[in-house]
Amino acid sequence: MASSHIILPKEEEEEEKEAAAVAEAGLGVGVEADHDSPAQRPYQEQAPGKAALPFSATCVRISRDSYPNLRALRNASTMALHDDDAAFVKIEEGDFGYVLDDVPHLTDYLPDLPTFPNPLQDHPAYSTVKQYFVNADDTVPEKVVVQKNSPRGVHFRRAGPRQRVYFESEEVKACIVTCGGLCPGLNTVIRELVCGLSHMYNVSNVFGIQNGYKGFYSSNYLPMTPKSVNDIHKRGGTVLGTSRGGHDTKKIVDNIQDRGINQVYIIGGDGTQKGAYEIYKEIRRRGLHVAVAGIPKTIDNDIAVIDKSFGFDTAVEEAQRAINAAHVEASSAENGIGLVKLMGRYSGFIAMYATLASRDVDCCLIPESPFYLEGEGGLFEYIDRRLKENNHMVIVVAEGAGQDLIAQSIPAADQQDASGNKLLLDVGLWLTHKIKDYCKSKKMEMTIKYIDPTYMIRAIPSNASDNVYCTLLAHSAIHGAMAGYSFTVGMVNGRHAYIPFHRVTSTRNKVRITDRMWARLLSSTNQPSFLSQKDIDAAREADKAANAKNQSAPALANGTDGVEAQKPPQQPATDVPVPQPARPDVDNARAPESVNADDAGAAPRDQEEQANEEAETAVPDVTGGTLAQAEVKPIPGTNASRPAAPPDTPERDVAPAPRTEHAQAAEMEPADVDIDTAKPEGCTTPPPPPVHDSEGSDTQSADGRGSPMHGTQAGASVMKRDVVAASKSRLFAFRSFTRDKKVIKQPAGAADTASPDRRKAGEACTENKEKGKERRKRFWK
Ligand SMILES: Nc1ncnc2c1ncn2[C@@H]1O[C@H](COP(=O)(O)OP(=O)(O)O)[C@@H](O)[C@H]1O
Ligand SMILES: O=P(O)(O)OC[C@H]1O[C@](O)(COP(=O)(O)O)[C@@H](O)[C@@H]1O
Repeated sequence: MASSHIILPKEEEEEEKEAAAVAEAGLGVGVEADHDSPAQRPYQEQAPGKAALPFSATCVRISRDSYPNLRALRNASTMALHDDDAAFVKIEEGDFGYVLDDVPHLTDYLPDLPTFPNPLQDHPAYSTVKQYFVNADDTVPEKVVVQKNSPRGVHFRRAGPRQRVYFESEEVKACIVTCGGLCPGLNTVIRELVCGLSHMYNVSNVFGIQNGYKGFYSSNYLPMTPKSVNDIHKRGGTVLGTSRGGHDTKKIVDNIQDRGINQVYIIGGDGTQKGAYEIYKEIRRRGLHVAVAGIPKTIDNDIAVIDKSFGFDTAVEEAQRAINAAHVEASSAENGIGLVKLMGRYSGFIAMYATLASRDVDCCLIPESPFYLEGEGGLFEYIDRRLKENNHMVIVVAEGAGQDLIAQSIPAADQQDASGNKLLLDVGLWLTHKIKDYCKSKKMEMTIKYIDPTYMIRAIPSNASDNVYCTLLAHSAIHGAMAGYSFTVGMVNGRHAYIPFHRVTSTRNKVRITDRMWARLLSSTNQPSFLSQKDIDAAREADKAANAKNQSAPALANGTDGVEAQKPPQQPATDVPVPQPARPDVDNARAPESVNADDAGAAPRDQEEQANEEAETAVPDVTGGTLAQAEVKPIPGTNASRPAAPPDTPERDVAPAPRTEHAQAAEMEPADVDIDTAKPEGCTTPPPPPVHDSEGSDTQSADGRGSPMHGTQAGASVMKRDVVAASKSRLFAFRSFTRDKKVIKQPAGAADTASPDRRKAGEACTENKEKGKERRKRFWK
């Protein structure tokens, strides 16, 4: 029978005994909680008579990954909470008004627990807490509109008070297209779109467009039924066929119009989503009654904003087979080297995760982390060392890694595929030859086996977890389209969200080599960071300059009230991630990479207002039920405005709350809303907030994924120097932070060298902990 052990602080031992006694009586939780025991009541029932926490408090208590947006978090910050609850919540506020939810640590609850330094913290690539969020305003889709003969221009279609679905089942004529490269899960998404439309909305007119965008105007449309797609998820590839190139907006929309299509489901990567946006804009320009739903696909996992793309899990899993083979080959030979090339044109996520998952890999090379071959700290030196130590080694290289190095030795004209993507040179083959030549020059006997499993990985069907993900994405797309919106779907911070097209196409996700995930990788492979002394010296200089600049920088974006947020979207000048130079203070050690201006300047509001907004903006789980939050006028203080969530929907699956002037306008009498005045022409949503840090930065999720919400904007090439600078700054900042933390913890009378601000912060922290302890004691009583 399952049981769990709950550890309580020493001073609570007495009460723990009491609590155990209470638990025995079926009223509370004891030290040994027997989950299977019928005597155990659910958590909510454990403290009968205890007043419910205010809504905002509940909000901040849920996992930090499920915060809908920073403004909500801020509004729910300690200021809005009762003292007791405030002590329970670990929220810190930084210099410029941003709010951080710190990483929970056992010492928060057990202050006397002996702790050991985190081995990663001295790693140059280690950085501390990150906050990753999506603003509610960033998740607003565009409602399908109809042209009305009114002097005031375009209006929302008038919806009846109970109308949640924009399209009637029988009027829907949907089509599905897949574009770009293959990816595990394409067939699953197609299947779930067809079956979902049919089973959930009784839609029977669904067509497949063959061979990508060009199929809109050059092939017949394939009728699709649940029966015809029943088994396709067990196959790799796409039953519809795919292609690159061939996007002709005018021809595509002409065909959509001529054939009376009113829902277009577009599955593809960032190029495809750009194409979807063009189609959407043209549809809107023509005033057509058509919803466009994008479902982002990329095996490389480099699509911006979303947590993860479908097929990525499968790819990482399948890559293990190639790595295992390489390991077997390498370890069975004298001085054996196994070299595996994995996909990743611009981002090394597959290589990084496959390496971390395998533990057999000695070196992982990705596009984001430049490397060099010869000299001290170079790849050859490391190979020498590994072979001496271990007699064999495994190298994983992402296909986009080292392209600049190859270009130096193999001059090749810039070639592009039909979509305009740069064609890459084969880094695996090139590296194999380079390593062979090096060993030959050293008269070293060795064997190298090069494995390129890339297309084998891409062609397999999706695994179980990706199948589920594909299903949720497809259902999410269906609900949004049926409600009349155009958008890209995706999981953001663990929630299914509707994202404006331009958000996912304006930049790419990259592995951040100053993030802890990359630090974990380096510490697991023990490979060099490929940073030279020159780099480090340069970094030191850059560090000094950055600190000086930061000290003279004015406070950022307070009280923006949307002024900053109205700036046009920031287009990154490059895809290269440029980390933010750190300031050597406590807050910086924990600062998010960037903060939305809107969020930073948001004034705290009272709880009722907050709760009302939450009620207004909450929408049901997109995996079930329908979505029409913009059409339903909320009744403050009640749940009446919320469309009923499906019975099995967990709370955390509720989509982030869309709320823009459009959503607000839709809550008014629809006929009175003039879209042209509500929003600039051609703009689907309010422009994204500005990036606060002039150096350029992006946000990053807890799992190490970057978010392009606040796009990068640095030079045109990989700025190794800046990367080093940032790594080192972070390290210094973190050290100074931990040092001060220790000082704060010193007993009275001991030398206190912390700055007054930090000491104050430390005292506040201790005070909060004390309050927390008191609160827990009262709770158990
Ligand atoms: N900027 C763009 N505008 C319109 N269509 C585009 C754009 N970029 C790519 N496409 C189209 O999207 C499709 C897929 O693009 P591609 O880059 O090959 O793959 P992916 O979507 O996987 O990135 C192609 O048909 C291409 O013509
Ligand atoms: O050989 P193809 O079909 O052009 O595909 C190769 C590329 O496809 C990818 O899998 C990415 O595909 P997308 O751009 O379609 O997402 C890359 O990893 C790889 O460089």
